Amino acid sequence: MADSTFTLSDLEAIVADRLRNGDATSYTRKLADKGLAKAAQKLGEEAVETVIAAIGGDADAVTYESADLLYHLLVVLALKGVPLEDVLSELKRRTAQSGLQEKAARPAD
Ligand SMILES: N=c1c2ncn([C@@H]3O[C@H](COP(=O)(O)OP(=O)(O)OP(=O)(O)O)[C@@H](O)[C@H]3O)c2ncn1[C@@H]1O[C@H](COP(=O)(O)O)[C@@H](O)[C@H]1O
Repeated sequence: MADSTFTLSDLEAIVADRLRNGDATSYTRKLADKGLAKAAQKLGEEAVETVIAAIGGDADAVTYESADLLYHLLVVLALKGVPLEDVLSELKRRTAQSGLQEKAARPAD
Protein backbone atom coordinates (compact mmCIF):
# COMPACT_ATOMS: atom_id res chain seq x y z
CA MET A 1 0.00 0.00 0.00
CA ALA A 2 1.41 3.40 -1.00
CA ASP A 3 2.28 5.96 1.69
CA SER A 4 0.03 8.79 0.49
CA THR A 5 1.63 11.18 2.99
CA PHE A 6 4.97 11.05 1.13
CA THR A 7 5.15 13.41 -1.83
CA LEU A 8 7.70 14.42 -4.46
CA SER A 9 7.86 17.71 -2.58
CA ASP A 10 9.12 15.81 0.50
CA LEU A 11 11.83 14.16 -1.60
CA GLU A 12 12.70 17.54 -3.14
CA ALA A 13 13.33 18.85 0.40
CA ILE A 14 15.54 15.85 1.25
CA VAL A 15 17.56 16.38 -1.95
CA ALA A 16 17.94 20.11 -1.17
CA ASP A 17 19.14 19.27 2.34
CA ARG A 18 21.75 16.81 1.00
CA LEU A 19 22.97 19.38 -1.53
CA ARG A 20 23.44 21.89 1.30
CA ASN A 21 24.59 19.63 4.12
CA GLY A 22 25.39 16.22 2.63
CA ASP A 23 28.69 14.57 3.48
CA ALA A 24 30.60 11.64 1.97
CA THR A 25 27.81 9.26 2.99
CA SER A 26 25.36 11.04 0.66
CA TYR A 27 24.84 9.71 -2.88
CA THR A 28 23.12 13.00 -3.76
CA ARG A 29 26.17 14.98 -2.65
CA LYS A 30 28.57 12.67 -4.50
CA LEU A 31 26.50 12.92 -7.69
CA ALA A 32 26.27 16.73 -7.43
CA ASP A 33 30.02 16.95 -6.96
CA LYS A 34 30.43 15.28 -10.38
CA GLY A 35 28.53 18.19 -11.95
CA LEU A 36 25.27 18.89 -13.71
CA ALA A 37 26.26 17.07 -16.91
CA LYS A 38 26.90 13.82 -15.00
CA ALA A 39 23.61 14.14 -13.09
CA ALA A 40 21.78 14.79 -16.36
CA GLN A 41 23.49 11.78 -17.93
CA LYS A 42 22.32 9.62 -14.99
CA LEU A 43 18.80 10.99 -15.50
CA GLY A 44 18.97 9.87 -19.13
CA GLU A 45 20.20 6.40 -18.13
CA GLU A 46 17.36 6.03 -15.63
CA ALA A 47 14.88 7.14 -18.33
CA VAL A 48 16.19 4.43 -20.67
CA GLU A 49 16.00 1.82 -17.87
CA THR A 50 12.39 2.88 -17.26
CA VAL A 51 11.60 2.47 -20.96
CA ILE A 52 13.19 -1.00 -20.97
CA ALA A 53 11.16 -1.96 -17.89
CA ALA A 54 7.98 -0.61 -19.48
CA ILE A 55 8.50 -2.68 -22.62
CA GLY A 56 9.76 -5.93 -21.14
CA GLY A 57 9.54 -5.80 -17.38
CA ASP A 58 6.79 -6.40 -14.88
CA ALA A 59 4.98 -3.77 -12.81
CA ASP A 60 7.55 -4.07 -9.99
CA ALA A 61 10.40 -3.30 -12.39
CA VAL A 62 8.53 -0.26 -13.76
CA THR A 63 7.89 0.93 -10.20
CA TYR A 64 11.56 0.52 -9.22
CA GLU A 65 12.96 2.22 -12.33
CA SER A 66 10.38 5.02 -12.11
CA ALA A 67 11.52 5.74 -8.54
CA ASP A 68 15.14 6.00 -9.76
CA LEU A 69 13.97 8.26 -12.60
CA LEU A 70 11.96 10.64 -10.40
CA TYR A 71 14.76 10.89 -7.81
CA HIS A 72 17.33 11.76 -10.50
CA LEU A 73 14.93 14.27 -12.09
CA LEU A 74 14.64 16.01 -8.72
CA VAL A 75 18.44 16.14 -8.40
CA VAL A 76 18.76 17.72 -11.86
CA LEU A 77 15.97 20.21 -11.14
CA ALA A 78 17.70 21.20 -7.90
CA LEU A 79 21.08 21.61 -9.60
CA LYS A 80 19.42 23.79 -12.28
CA GLY A 81 17.62 25.82 -9.60
CA VAL A 82 14.20 24.88 -10.95
CA PRO A 83 11.64 24.38 -8.16
CA LEU A 84 9.36 21.34 -8.49
CA GLU A 85 6.54 23.82 -7.94
CA ASP A 86 7.34 25.44 -11.30
CA VAL A 87 7.02 22.09 -13.07
CA LEU A 88 3.73 21.38 -11.29
CA SER A 89 2.47 24.86 -12.21
CA GLU A 90 3.28 24.16 -15.86
CA LEU A 91 1.43 20.84 -15.66
CA LYS A 92 -1.52 22.57 -13.96
CA ARG A 93 -1.58 25.24 -16.69
CA ARG A 94 -1.80 22.48 -19.29
CA THR A 95 -4.88 20.94 -17.63
CA ALA A 96 -6.88 23.81 -19.13
CA GLN A 97 -6.51 22.23 -22.58
CA SER A 98 -6.06 18.86 -24.21
CA GLY A 99 -2.59 17.52 -24.97
CA LEU A 100 -3.20 17.98 -28.71
CA GLN A 101 -4.25 21.63 -28.21
CA GLU A 102 -1.15 22.20 -26.06
CA LYS A 103 1.06 20.65 -28.74
CA ALA A 104 -0.45 22.85 -31.46
CA ALA A 105 0.20 25.97 -29.34
CA ARG A 106 3.90 25.19 -28.82
CA PRO A 107 6.39 27.52 -30.49
CA ALA A 108 7.92 26.05 -33.67
CA ASP A 109 11.34 24.37 -33.20
N1 LIG B 1 15.48 8.04 -3.84
C1 LIG B 1 16.72 7.98 -3.83
C2 LIG B 1 17.45 7.21 -4.81
N2 LIG B 1 17.01 6.47 -5.85
C3 LIG B 1 18.13 5.98 -6.43
N3 LIG B 1 19.23 6.38 -5.77
C4 LIG B 1 20.63 6.03 -6.05
O1 LIG B 1 20.88 6.19 -7.41
C5 LIG B 1 21.92 5.29 -7.79
C6 LIG B 1 21.54 4.70 -9.12
O2 LIG B 1 22.10 3.48 -9.27
P1 LIG B 1 23.10 3.15 -10.45
O3 LIG B 1 23.54 1.75 -10.25
O4 LIG B 1 22.48 3.51 -11.76
O5 LIG B 1 24.28 4.19 -10.22
P2 LIG B 1 25.63 3.99 -9.41
O6 LIG B 1 26.39 2.86 -10.02
O7 LIG B 1 25.37 3.87 -7.93
O8 LIG B 1 26.29 5.38 -9.70
P3 LIG B 1 27.29 5.77 -10.85
O9 LIG B 1 28.61 5.18 -10.46
O10 LIG B 1 26.75 5.25 -12.14
O11 LIG B 1 27.29 7.27 -10.83
C7 LIG B 1 22.07 4.28 -6.66
O12 LIG B 1 23.27 4.55 -5.95
C8 LIG B 1 20.88 4.55 -5.78
O13 LIG B 1 21.10 4.36 -4.40
C9 LIG B 1 18.85 7.17 -4.76
N4 LIG B 1 19.57 7.84 -3.82
C10 LIG B 1 18.88 8.58 -2.91
N5 LIG B 1 17.48 8.65 -2.89
C11 LIG B 1 16.79 9.49 -1.88
O14 LIG B 1 17.62 10.54 -1.48
C12 LIG B 1 17.77 10.53 -0.07
C13 LIG B 1 19.13 11.06 0.29
O15 LIG B 1 20.09 10.12 -0.15
P4 LIG B 1 21.62 10.40 0.16
O16 LIG B 1 22.00 11.60 -0.60
O17 LIG B 1 22.37 9.16 -0.30
O18 LIG B 1 21.73 10.62 1.64
C14 LIG B 1 17.56 9.08 0.35
O19 LIG B 1 17.14 8.97 1.68
C15 LIG B 1 16.46 8.71 -0.60
O20 LIG B 1 15.24 9.22 -0.08
